[in-house]
Amino acid sequence: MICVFGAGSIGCYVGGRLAAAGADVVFVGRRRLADELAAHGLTLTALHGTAARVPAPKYATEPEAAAGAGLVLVTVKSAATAEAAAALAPHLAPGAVVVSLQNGLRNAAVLREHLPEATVLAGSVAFNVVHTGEGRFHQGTDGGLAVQDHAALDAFAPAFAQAGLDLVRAADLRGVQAAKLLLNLNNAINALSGLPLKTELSQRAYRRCLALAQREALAAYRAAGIRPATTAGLDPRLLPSLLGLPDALFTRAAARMLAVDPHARSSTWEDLEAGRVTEVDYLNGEIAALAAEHGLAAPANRRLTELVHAAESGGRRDWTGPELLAELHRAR
Ligand SMILES: NC(=O)C1=CN([C@@H]2O[C@H](COP(=O)(O)OP(=O)(O)OC[C@H]3O[C@@H](n4cnc5c(N)ncnc54)[C@H](OP(=O)(O)O)[C@@H]3O)[C@@H](O)[C@H]2O)C=CC1
Ligand SMILES: CC(C)(CO)C(=O)C(=O)O
Repeated sequence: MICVFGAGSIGCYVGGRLAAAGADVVFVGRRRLADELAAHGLTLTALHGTAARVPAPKYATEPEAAAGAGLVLVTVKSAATAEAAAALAPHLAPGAVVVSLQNGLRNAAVLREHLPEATVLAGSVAFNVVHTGEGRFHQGTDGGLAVQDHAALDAFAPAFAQAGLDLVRAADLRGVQAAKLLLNLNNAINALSGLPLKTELSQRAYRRCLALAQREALAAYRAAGIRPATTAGLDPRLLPSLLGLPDALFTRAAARMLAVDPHARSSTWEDLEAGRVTEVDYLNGEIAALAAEHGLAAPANRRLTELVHAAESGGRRDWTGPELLAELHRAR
């Protein structure tokens, strides 16, 4: 059995694809989603046509439902990881494999601390998922899953293959996570813009905000000895220059980055929209902290973190690109 612990957007989508392909999947999450899925089932769609349906998903609200799972996919937001691990600990089967499918750099370490008996592996989800109501979850960008390689994954790899989920088993997941975090630095910018990802990334001023944040991250990574992995054939060190290109050139040079569903938004936008606390402390805030640890400044990431916290309490979410860029320059 596979358990998805903290089944929201990513958990329902990944677990739903596995269940639709025949895997025995139990979801653990909140009452509101349990009720929604009991009424509507799960419907999964994707940018390039994949569609799947799970009419009666097994969705529980108590952590006991994880008992007996050989594989647990943890998909809570970063701030909820420690609490989720503590809830899971008494029910985890001996020898279970726990995979963090979360953004950020530290979630697997938090899980390991609370689940010392389990095989805990870091993972990363490259694609975007938006919950559109009535049990529907839509994958709005291409991409697959990456997990730190371990022999214990052999037993579960066929279920992912069966579901058509691309599962890359990487020797160095820290590099993959660091590269993903470079992209997640855009989550804050996207949320503060109030625009869909495609519209926001099509505007140079927003991209220049992201380039500022990424340059700070790359400097912090260098100081910390972290080497972000090459993604889709692109050396991550080239990203800031690519983002700074004028719109017409960027559209041609970075077509893959704009291959996004026109309605897709970042998970940080989703959090603000739902009135939830965001993960910004684990994304832009992580870079500001890493930079500080190494005696570097990261004013753009620090300011983006502050602006998202302000937005959590009702602050602005309609920054134009030039306004946001000027604000980040002022912070330097
Ligand atoms: N959405 C996306 O497109 C992407 C997200 N990610 C990453 O994946 C991770 C999950 O994101 P996402 O799916 O969007 O998050 P969601 O908020 O949609 O889903 C997490 C769910 O877990 C629930 N939850 C929290 N704590 C517990 C608990 N102890 N027991 C049971 N349920 C719990 C939450 O409920 P409540 O809100 O009530 O606490 C929520 O429903 C994050 O790290 C995110 O950054 C990565 C790639 C893309
Ligand atoms: C896929 C991506 C980068 C989309 O913004 C994401 O990880 C998120 O929304 O959290």
